Amino acid sequence: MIDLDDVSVSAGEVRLLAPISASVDAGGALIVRGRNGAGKSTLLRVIAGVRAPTSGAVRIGGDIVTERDRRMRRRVAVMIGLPPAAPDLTVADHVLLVATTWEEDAAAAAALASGVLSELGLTSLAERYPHELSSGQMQLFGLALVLARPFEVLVIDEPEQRLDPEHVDVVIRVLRARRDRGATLVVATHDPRLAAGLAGRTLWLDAAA
Ligand SMILES: Nc1ncnc2c1ncn2[C@@H]1O[C@H](COP(=O)(O)OP(=O)(O)OP(=O)(O)O)[C@@H](O)[C@H]1O
Repeated sequence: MIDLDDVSVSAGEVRLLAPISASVDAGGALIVRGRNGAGKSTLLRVIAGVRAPTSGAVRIGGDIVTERDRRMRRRVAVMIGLPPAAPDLTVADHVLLVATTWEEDAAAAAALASGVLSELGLTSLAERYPHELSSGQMQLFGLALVLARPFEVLVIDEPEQRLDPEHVDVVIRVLRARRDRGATLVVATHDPRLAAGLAGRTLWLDAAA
């Protein structure tokens, strides 16, 4: 499903990601581990198509990844950092906006949006504005946005950030559920519990420089 063929990233003389090859089958999970600065976020950006590799290639379902291709965008959902939020839209408005962008049937979009909010325990916060959320709640909000759209591949950088242990469990459950439905996961994490909970294949990165 995802093939990384000798992928590396440099910026001038600086090496952000040392050459790496790996593959993950459809419905599998690739857990990206490594110390600060090892290149995890860089690798995820390359898999997401938002950064071109300096060498090598990333293929998803045999196709070279490019973010400009809408068919590819539909297949790959990405959360690297928190998404921007519109100050005048509520949590529910945001999630519904994403769902209706991709889902033509309004009732199906509404059901998807409310289902995602419920799964992440955000229903009681649905009418809040983004600035009225705590940092952990913002993290869950960001996850809700990425889950409220279709994907075959879900790329998430450190989903455990800002979350207490109970909410890390919620995230493990939610991501496992997506995998059970056939999605392929690529997750960078520093949390051994999250890594174990996703039960995927671990790719350890060494610091590039
Ligand atoms: N634009 C850039 N120019 C030069 N070096 C960069 C740039 N962006 C990142 N780096 C460097 O590339 C390396 C990899 O960074 P990256 O963010 O991918 O690491 P990471 O494994 O995700 O780290 P962390 O665990 O801290 O999130 C780091 O040494 C970083 O300083």
